[in-house]
Amino acid sequence: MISVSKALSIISEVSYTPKVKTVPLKGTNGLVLSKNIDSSIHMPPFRQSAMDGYALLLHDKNTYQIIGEVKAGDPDDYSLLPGQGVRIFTGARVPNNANTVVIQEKVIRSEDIITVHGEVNKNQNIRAIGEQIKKGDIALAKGTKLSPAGIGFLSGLGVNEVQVFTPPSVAIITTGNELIPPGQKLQEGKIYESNSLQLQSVLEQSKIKKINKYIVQDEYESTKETIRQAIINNDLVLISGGISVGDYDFVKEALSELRTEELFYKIKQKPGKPLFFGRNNKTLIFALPGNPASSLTCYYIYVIPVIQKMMGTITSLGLKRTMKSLTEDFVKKGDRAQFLKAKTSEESVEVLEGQSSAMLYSYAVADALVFIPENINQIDKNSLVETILLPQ
Ligand SMILES: Nc1nc2c(c(=O)[nH]1)N[C@H]1C(S)=C(S)[C@@H](COP(=O)(O)OP(=O)(O)OC[C@H]3O[C@@H](n4cnc5c(N)ncnc54)[C@H](O)[C@@H]3O)O[C@H]1N2
Ligand code: MOO
Repeated sequence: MISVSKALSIISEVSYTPKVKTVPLKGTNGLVLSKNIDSSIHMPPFRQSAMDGYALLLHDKNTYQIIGEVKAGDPDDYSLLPGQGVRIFTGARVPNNANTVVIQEKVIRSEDIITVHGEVNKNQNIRAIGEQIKKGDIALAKGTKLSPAGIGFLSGLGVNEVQVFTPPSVAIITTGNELIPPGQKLQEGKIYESNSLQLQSVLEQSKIKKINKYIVQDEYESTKETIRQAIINNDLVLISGGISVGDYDFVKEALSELRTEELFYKIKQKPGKPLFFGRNNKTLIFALPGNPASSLTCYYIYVIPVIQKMMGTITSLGLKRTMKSLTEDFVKKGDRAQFLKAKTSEESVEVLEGQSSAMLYSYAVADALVFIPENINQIDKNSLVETILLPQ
């Protein structure tokens, strides 16, 4: 059994070459650029008025003659003489030889003559050509994770497709004779299957769209064949259940027989002790413990950094961690490190009731996991604890 920190360091060292693809910009929120994007234009492409008012060619008086009008989108240029100006609106092209824009609130107009009140400075309220970015400069660099603002920025530069690291295709294999799909009548000895939809939901949160689901009974040959197929057809395989030591837990044996390289098996942690991580050719494989809270916690702590890597993220792998003060004393039983379902407020964090690996009722309202290292058994109220923030 290895420590949490050893498992995380194995995860951070695993190598993977993400695939790249050119895709429409639409739908790329959360994806990572696999190559620099250079701007093909100056932005702004022309001198833009930042306000509604008057574009003027300054002279030594405060009265100006208005000789025309430029609206946003108009291509027109006016050649102004000193003391002349045009009516102008936000976003419109400032005439080439205008050297200031005065907001209309500072102006009194009478017919085509305006009188300007207050100080007027050269180049005020004019956005210079290329002041945001110049043609040929890098707009967004390789490795940037696209956000709504990033997508907006690129759209504004006329970009409509980008090269990104493609999200992996992921298999979810659910094992267990006791499982029946929600919607059917519950029979004696059975439970409703919940891990696959839970895993699908967190995968979707991680921007994974290609999800292939497989179901197997606790039977060796079909477990092995299903895992074989999943490995062939997916970049990442998540297996739920059957990874412990019972007579009907066949996942470990099947993985070995399929010549899967074991990167680790069993971590000194609660929940999620019998977590397996390995590689078979190019496919990475997690066998997640079947207990619903164990499988989800293992996803948050170990699968997320691997998925981030598979999607091209290089640094800051894993969920955000912060320190918060504990609302109550906490006593840890046993010598495994623990990830506790918790709820945060501004400064503090409350460890929730119902920490069993089989229970989800508290997880359903949790927004964080509190990490208690293996060598710590008691933490006093108000002490700072490492708090892992769950994706919302
Ligand atoms: N003798 C030992 N027994 C167990 C050990 C051990 O060290 N020695 N470890 C325990 C720990 S810790 C865990 S965690 C579990 C993990 O077992 P498996 O990964 O083999 O999972 P299963 O036995 O298949 O299932 C465990 C539990 O979860 C329920 N389950 C499974 N799949 C689903 C699903 N898709 N949806 C909802 N619920 C599911 C299943 O019915 C069981 O109740 O092993 C302990 N045993
Ligand atoms: O690791 Mo198990 O998840 O403690 O129940």
